[in-house]
Amino acid sequence: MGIRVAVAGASGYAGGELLRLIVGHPEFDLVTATAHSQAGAPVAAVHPQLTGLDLVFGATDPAVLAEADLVFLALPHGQSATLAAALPETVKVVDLGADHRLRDADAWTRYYGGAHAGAWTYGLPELPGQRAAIAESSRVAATGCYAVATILALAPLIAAGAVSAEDVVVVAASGTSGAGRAAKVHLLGSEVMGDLSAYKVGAHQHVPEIKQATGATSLSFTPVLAPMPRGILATVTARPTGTGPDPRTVLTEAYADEPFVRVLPEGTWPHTSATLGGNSCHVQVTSDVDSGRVIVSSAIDNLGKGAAGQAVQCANLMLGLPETAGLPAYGTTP
Ligand SMILES: NC(=O)C1=CN([C@@H]2O[C@H](COP(=O)(O)OP(=O)(O)OC[C@H]3O[C@@H](n4cnc5c(N)ncnc54)[C@H](OP(=O)(O)O)[C@@H]3O)[C@@H](O)[C@H]2O)C=CC1
Ligand SMILES: CC(=O)N[C@@H](CCC(=O)OP(=O)(O)O)C(=O)O
Repeated sequence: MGIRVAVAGASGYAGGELLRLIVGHPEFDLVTATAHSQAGAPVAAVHPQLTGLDLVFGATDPAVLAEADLVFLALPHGQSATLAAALPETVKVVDLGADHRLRDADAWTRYYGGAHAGAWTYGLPELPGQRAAIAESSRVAATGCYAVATILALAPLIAAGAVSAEDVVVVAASGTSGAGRAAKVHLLGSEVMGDLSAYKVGAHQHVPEIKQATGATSLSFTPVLAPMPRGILATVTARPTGTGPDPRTVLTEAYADEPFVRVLPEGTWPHTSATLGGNSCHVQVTSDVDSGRVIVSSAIDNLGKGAAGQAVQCANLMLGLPETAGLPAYGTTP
């Protein structure tokens, strides 16, 4: 018997990707997969990519989840806190939702509404000191999808003094699975195909999370819905301080020993398709010839490094396993 792992919210997009990674993980045994409206359905009926996995979704019962060594929560925002509170401290928990990401209760209320459940260890191992903090934690809040792509592009540059924290602009495109599986009119194929559109303009909920993780003090963030099922491409621009180190050198050194973050060779640019199915983040940096702003382009799979892959990476650290166990470092393009 390996490490007993359960997934709550397993019938969703992030939950499905978690199941795929868990059944391929060398140390994990999938013991429970729960759903809400789809409880009682065979897993393969909801996730055809998992055909052959002989399992039925259970109801989301904390008593059953508590029998696992580690539980992944892949529930809608606002649903994790109550369930997590019902799980004993001996059970490790990785929450893919936003409930425990923010330290600032006011920011939580402003962007998500309702009572703040309190912050857990932030689940981005590539941030300085965070790998050790995650390894010592029994409760970890995995990062938001746009937040991963943006923070990995930006955090080392602000920390090194290469760019100003006071003037950061991000435009990021996401595939539709970023919005989850629940039926919404704006996600219908007939609405999305052949279209690009900004949304949540000027008020996206990942802004406080990105500011918290990077130290940015002024951040303009514009998300764009892209006509593709998965992938995020973030374009991050910031004003160089003029006195700091070279941005390419900063990013190259920051990620030299990281297993999943790749700074691409000069002149090549990240493609979302190159990251799909893996846990990688591809980054490129240059300087705008006209404005002089530093431009960083970063690509991830929103369901990989942006969700399930990141969560498994954190779980590996929490369980004392090799950080890369069960995680593909390479994508599946085309
Ligand atoms: N999609 C993405 O790219 C990313 C998602 N995340 C986060 O992961 C979480 C899940 O997202 P995603 O998979 O996209 O969402 P989905 O809408 O695809 O899935 C939601 C899951 O939660 C279940 N659920 C819904 N309501 C309840 C409830 N009241 N109690 C228990 N279970 C419930 C659903 O069950 P059923 O279908 O049976 O009703 C389903 O299994 C969210 O917090 C999201 O922010 C994080 C990073 C990226
Ligand atoms: C395309 C799309 O709608 N994306 C979602 C992604 C955020 C999300 O709900 O998930 P996490 O915060 O857990 O990453 C959005 O912009 O709200």
